[in-house]
Amino acid sequence: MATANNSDFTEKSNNKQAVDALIHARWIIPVVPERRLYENCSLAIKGGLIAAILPTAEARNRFRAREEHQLDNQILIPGLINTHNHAAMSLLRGFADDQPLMTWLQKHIWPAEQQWVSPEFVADGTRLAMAEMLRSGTTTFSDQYFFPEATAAAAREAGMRVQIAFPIIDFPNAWSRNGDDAIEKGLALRDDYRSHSRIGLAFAPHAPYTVGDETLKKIAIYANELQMPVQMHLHETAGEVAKAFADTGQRPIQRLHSLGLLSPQMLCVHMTAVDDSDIALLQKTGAHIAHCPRSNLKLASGFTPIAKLLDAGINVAIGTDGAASNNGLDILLETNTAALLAKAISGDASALPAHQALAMATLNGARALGIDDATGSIEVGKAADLCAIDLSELEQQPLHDPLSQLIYTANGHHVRNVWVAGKLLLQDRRLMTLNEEEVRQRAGVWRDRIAGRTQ
Ligand SMILES: CSC[C@H]1O[C@@H](n2cnc3c(O)ncnc32)[C@H](O)[C@@H]1O
Ligand SMILES: [Zn+2]
Repeated sequence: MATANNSDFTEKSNNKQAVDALIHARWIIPVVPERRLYENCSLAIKGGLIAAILPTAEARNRFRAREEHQLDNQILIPGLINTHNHAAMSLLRGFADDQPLMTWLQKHIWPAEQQWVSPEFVADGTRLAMAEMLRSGTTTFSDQYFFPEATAAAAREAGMRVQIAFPIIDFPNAWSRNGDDAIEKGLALRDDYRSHSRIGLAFAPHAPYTVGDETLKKIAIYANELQMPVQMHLHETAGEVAKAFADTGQRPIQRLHSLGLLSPQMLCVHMTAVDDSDIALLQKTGAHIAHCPRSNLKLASGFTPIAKLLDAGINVAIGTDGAASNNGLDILLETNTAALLAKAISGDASALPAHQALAMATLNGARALGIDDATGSIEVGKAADLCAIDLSELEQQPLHDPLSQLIYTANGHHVRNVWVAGKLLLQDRRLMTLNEEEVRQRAGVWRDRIAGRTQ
C-alpha cells in the first residue's frame, strides 16, 4: 500500500475540508446498498467514522488529509465480524483433534482448561487470536471465555472491537463459583466498560446442558431490563436435542422460549439440528444464528440448513468457534465454507450467492451482536472498520468479478490492510498494535507448559 503522510496538512492552502485520512481503493463493496460495487472510489475518515464515499478524483479535490492510502489491486470491504469465538482457546489449537464434540469437551478440553486456564493464559491466548484475526480481516469479534476481564483488556490494548460474552455456568469453574457469581462478575465488568466505544458486554449462558432454569430465568430478566445481548451454544448436535427431549419433554430452543430468552437480543450458536418448529420459533421471536461451519464439520456435529433459514427470513451470521475445534479463525475461509455447504445441503447451486455470503460475514454479524448502528457496512456515519484484500494473485486471474474472487478464491492470507474505528491495525500485513514476535514466543511458552516441559 502506498501511504503518504502529508506534511502540508496544517496549511490552509485552499478551501479543502480537513479529514484524518483518505483511502483510495480500486474496488469497494459497501454491502449496503445491495450488490453495489464502486470502482476507483475513496473514503474520507474523520474521528474514526466514515465521513464521505466518493469518486477518487472528487475526493482529492474536496478533502485534504493527514494520511492518504492508495490501495491498488485491493478490494475494500466492511471489517469482518466473528460472532462466536473462544479466543484464548487458540493456545489449545491442535491439542485434541478428531474427536466428536462431547468426547472432545469432556475427556480433553475441560480437564485441560481446569489445569491451565488463568488470567495469564487468557491474555496470551487472546493476543494470539487477535493477531490471527487481524491478519485475516476481522475487526470485531464476540468472545465467550473464562476471565473475560483479561480478554477485554487485551482487546482494548490491541484496538479491536469486541463483544465480551461473559460465561455463565451453574457449576464451579476457573472463573466463577456458580451462575449467580458469574452474573455478578459480568455485570461489574459491564460497569467498567460502560463508556467504552469499542467494547460491549453480553450474557453467555454456556449451553442448555450446563445452565439450569433458575439461572436462565434471571438472565432473561436482566437482559430485558438492561437491553443486553445474550448468546448460547444451542442445538449443536442432534444428540444434544434428543437427550434434552428425553429428559425434559422439550427441545432446548422451546425450553429457552418458555423461560423468556428468545428475542432479537438472542444469538443461538450452531443450530445444526433444526426442525420446522424451531424455525417457526426463530422467525416469531427474531433470534439470530451464529453459523460455525468449520467447527461443526470438524467435530462432525451436523449441518445447519442455511438456505432454509435464510428463506424463512432468519438473520444468520458467521462465527469460527474457538481455534481448538476449527482450527483457525479465518472468516473469509469460514464464509467460503458456508457458501459451499449451503449449496451442497440444499442441492441448489444458487443458494447463498456471493453477495449474501459477504453480508453474513459483515452486516448480519453486526445485527446479530446488536451493533449494526455502528459497524457492519461501509456507510457514511458508521465506524471506519475496514478490510482491504489483495486480488492480484495469479490464482485470482482473470478478474471477471471482484465479488466472486473475494468469496470463492480469497482467504485470510490475502488480507493486506485493516482499520478499526479509523485506526490502521494491520499495514501491508504488519501488525501495528500487537508484537508478533512476542505473541509467537508466548504461544511457545504455553506449548511447553502444556506438554509438561516447564511449569
Ligand atoms: C464457559 S467458557 C466457554 C466454554 O465453552 C467450551 N466450548 C468451546 N467450544 C465449544 C463448543 O463447540 N460447544 C460447547 N462448548 C464449547 C470451552 O471449552 C469453554 O469451556
Ligand atoms: Zn463455542
